[in-house]
Amino acid sequence: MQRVTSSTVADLFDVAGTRMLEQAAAATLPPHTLMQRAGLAVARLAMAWAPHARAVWIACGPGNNGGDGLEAAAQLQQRGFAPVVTWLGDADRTPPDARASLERARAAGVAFAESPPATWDLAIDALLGIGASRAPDGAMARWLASMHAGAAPVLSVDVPSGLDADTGRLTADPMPPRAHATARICLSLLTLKPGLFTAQGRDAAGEVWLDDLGCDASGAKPAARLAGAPPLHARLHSSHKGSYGDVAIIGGAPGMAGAALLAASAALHAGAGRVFAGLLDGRAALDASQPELMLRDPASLDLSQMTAVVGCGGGAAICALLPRVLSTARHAVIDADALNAIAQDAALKLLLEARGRRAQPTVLTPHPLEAARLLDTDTAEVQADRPHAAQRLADRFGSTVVLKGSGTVIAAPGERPSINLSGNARLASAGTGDALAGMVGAAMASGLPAPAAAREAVWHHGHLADQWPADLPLTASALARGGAR
Ligand SMILES: NC(=O)C1=CN([C@@H]2O[C@H](COP(=O)(O)OP(=O)(O)OC[C@H]3O[C@@H](n4cnc5c(N)ncnc54)[C@H](OP(=O)(O)O)[C@@H]3O)[C@@H](O)[C@H]2O)[C@@H](O)CC1
Ligand SMILES: Nc1ncnc2c1ncn2[C@@H]1O[C@H](COP(=O)(O)OP(=O)(O)O)[C@@H](O)[C@H]1O
Ligand SMILES: [K+]
Repeated sequence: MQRVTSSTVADLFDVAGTRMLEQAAAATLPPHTLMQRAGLAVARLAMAWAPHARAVWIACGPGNNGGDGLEAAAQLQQRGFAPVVTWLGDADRTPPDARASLERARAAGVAFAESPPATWDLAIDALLGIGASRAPDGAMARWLASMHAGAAPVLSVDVPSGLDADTGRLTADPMPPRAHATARICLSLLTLKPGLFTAQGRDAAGEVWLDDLGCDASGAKPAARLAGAPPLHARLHSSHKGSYGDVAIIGGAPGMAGAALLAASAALHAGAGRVFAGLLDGRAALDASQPELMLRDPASLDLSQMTAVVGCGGGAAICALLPRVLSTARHAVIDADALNAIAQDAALKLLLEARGRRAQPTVLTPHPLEAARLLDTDTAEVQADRPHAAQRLADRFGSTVVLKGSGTVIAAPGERPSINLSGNARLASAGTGDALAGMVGAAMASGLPAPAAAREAVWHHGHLADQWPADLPLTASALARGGAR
């Protein structure tokens, strides 16, 4: 059993891939072995996580997820706990594995009840797993609501019931936030699923653990992956500023120079060799506290050997500069208003596609609304399947795509998408995206391929937020300055 952290490197399997693995594993094992292992793993995690829990409520659904809960109930009962099971199954329609576990729970003397106990110290959600086919309703919906509204911790078996395991979309009502992040825990069985880590999945699941049930997934085809912590890059003694590349920040229209300066500061602190600020606001002055930045007229910059970070605070004026950036920049990071300009302009879309065909490294860094505009859809559709939306954008424009938000997805043509687990909602403040664009620019300028540059910068950006002292406000300018590594 393994706890998943922001540093964990792991493959993620969708429901179809998990089912194939389950069938392959079950074919080599005596009947009911997987469910016994699953139930034992749930019981062990429950005992380790809530060792003092006296009243344990296990809510079991009609399928094999419920079977895991029944098996866990039998195991807990045998270890001196006294769980109360509420089971929504119908004896005639229960799948064979779950029926065997039902018999074991009964034989162990587990108490069954029609409705939840009056109070509980730990709730185990074994209502729905990867077989969820619609939004919970009736008793199931009521039990889920009271489980998540209660003060006691919740352990979800395999996936939180009501969460789409492939996408992280909640089909149940949004779960209320919890005072403590550790008050929700999820034991994913056999495989890790993408939906646990993006969209609403992170809030619903809480801390995620994996038990592979003794099965080897190495031959199977994952749907996505957790890229985990990037490698450390040592700097050679013989290197010089030219080794780490030039970054040109192009943006900062009148009234929005701050966004471009945030990106410039972030690129500098993330290790770029030289950073040029090409501000669209000709009257804007550089911050005297950052004399390393070089102010330039954007039209004067020769981008052919540079990494251009374009769009931060760009306003409508960025439109006129985009044809030259898209045609000439050696590497490009396209953010904010530059993305919006491209979304509205067929000629710019063609230029971006042409960059992709020429294999000129490009990273797009949309938040969900910007991604929706580029895909000609709405935010809800993007958020309903973030890995798929990021992959569509990557394939459409031949670019690496960073789809921002909780569980940032990084996609590139011909690669499996990866999901980043560093970062938290303290990043939800103006300008943190500009800082990220600058960090991606620095990583590309150092010579990393676009997908690796995107993954590494996104991880470091989030990691800074995770390490941020609780009593210090997280501002974008401080985040940008903390980008040194
Ligand atoms: N077999 C094994 O040994 C192993 C199995 N494992 C475990 O099995 C889980 C998958 O089991 P599963 O395929 O039975 O699906 P599961 O998630 O229980 O749901 C299907 C049932 O729920 C019902 N249902 C669906 N939606 C509903 C709704 N909204 N409201 C009400 N009912 C709803 C659906 O009914 P139907 O749609 O057919 O009407 C059906 O009866 C997996 O997540 C893991 O925990 C692992 O431990 C590995 C070992
Ligand atoms: N709830 C959250 N959890 C994790 N990361 C978040 C969250 N909210 C925002 N972020 C991160 O903060 C940054 C915000 O970027 P963006 O939306 O472009 O904001 P801005 O335009 O103000 O800079 C992105 O890197 C995003 O992934
Ligand atoms: K569940």
